[in-house]
Amino acid sequence: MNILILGYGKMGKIISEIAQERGHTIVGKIDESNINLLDELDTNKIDVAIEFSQPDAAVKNLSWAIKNQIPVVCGTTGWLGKKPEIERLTLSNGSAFFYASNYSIGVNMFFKVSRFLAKMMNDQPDYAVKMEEIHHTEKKDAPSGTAITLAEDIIDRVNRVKRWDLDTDTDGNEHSLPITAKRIDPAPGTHIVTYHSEIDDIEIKHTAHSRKGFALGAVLVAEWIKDKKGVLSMDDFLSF
Ligand SMILES: NC(=O)C1=CN([C@@H]2O[C@H](COP(=O)(O)OP(=O)(O)OC[C@H]3O[C@@H](n4cnc5c(N)ncnc54)[C@H](OP(=O)(O)O)[C@@H]3O)[C@@H](O)[C@H]2O)C=CC1
Ligand SMILES: O=C(O)C1=N[C@H](C(=O)O)C[C@H](O)C1
Repeated sequence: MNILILGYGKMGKIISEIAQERGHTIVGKIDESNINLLDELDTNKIDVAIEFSQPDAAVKNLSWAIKNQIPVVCGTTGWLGKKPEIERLTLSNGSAFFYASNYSIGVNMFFKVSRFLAKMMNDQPDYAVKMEEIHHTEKKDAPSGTAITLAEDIIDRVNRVKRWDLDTDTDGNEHSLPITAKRIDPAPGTHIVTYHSEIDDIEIKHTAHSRKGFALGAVLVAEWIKDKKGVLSMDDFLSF
């Protein structure tokens, strides 16, 4: 399969390595410095694009892929206000777009565990919920996309929790889910959800030991999406 890498930073580099190990060909590595190369590529020879760039670059890159009917797998976080626009563009162009805030299989299991716990906590008003995410200091967005997914899942299931708040002291406000974002090198990504009561704490935690899980997940999705159309997500891809 011929893969175009949109965003050749920490993630783009590991994705390229893993894709090549799995027998794929990288037909281009696009960065801010060589973005003009997009005009020179033979789009008919690209099977899938994988986009891990930065929040202010994602929409332009995704639009380019979608308009050229290249299925695109996106991992960039921090741009989600524009996601409905990208989804409409995908459908009107008959193309394929896949977004996940986290491509690691372990994190997607963690999402399921968190949803299950949240459902039970809806009937346990003595517990207050909070979250912490820890990432490397080069990360541009906060809270992480993964933390936002976890928070939205909790808000959907625990009726008393109405919103999340970043780095603010909302202690005692049962309607708020406070998220603390820490930036400590070299943390690839840690997420902790805590339910606290006077009697006890229940805590679930996922710690990534490297970026390999994110990158492998993105390549596996790229292999899967090649001949698909529409707006797709981990719920379509995963069998658990
Ligand atoms: N969904 C998931 O599972 C994961 C998502 N991520 C997300 O992926 C994104 C990238 O992470 P990471 O690789 O660590 O970040 P990096 O900062 O290491 O890499 C981003 C790259 O994008 C490049 N870039 C900037 N502008 C453009 C542009 N217009 N077109 C193409 N490339 C551009 C940068 O180039 P230059 O250096 O020249 O500015 C840089 O090389 C982040 O949003 C992060 O949150 C990260 C890990 C997992
Ligand atoms: O920027 C990162 O590094 C990561 N970003 C994603 C996020 O924002 O959730 C996924 C992972 O946690 C690493």
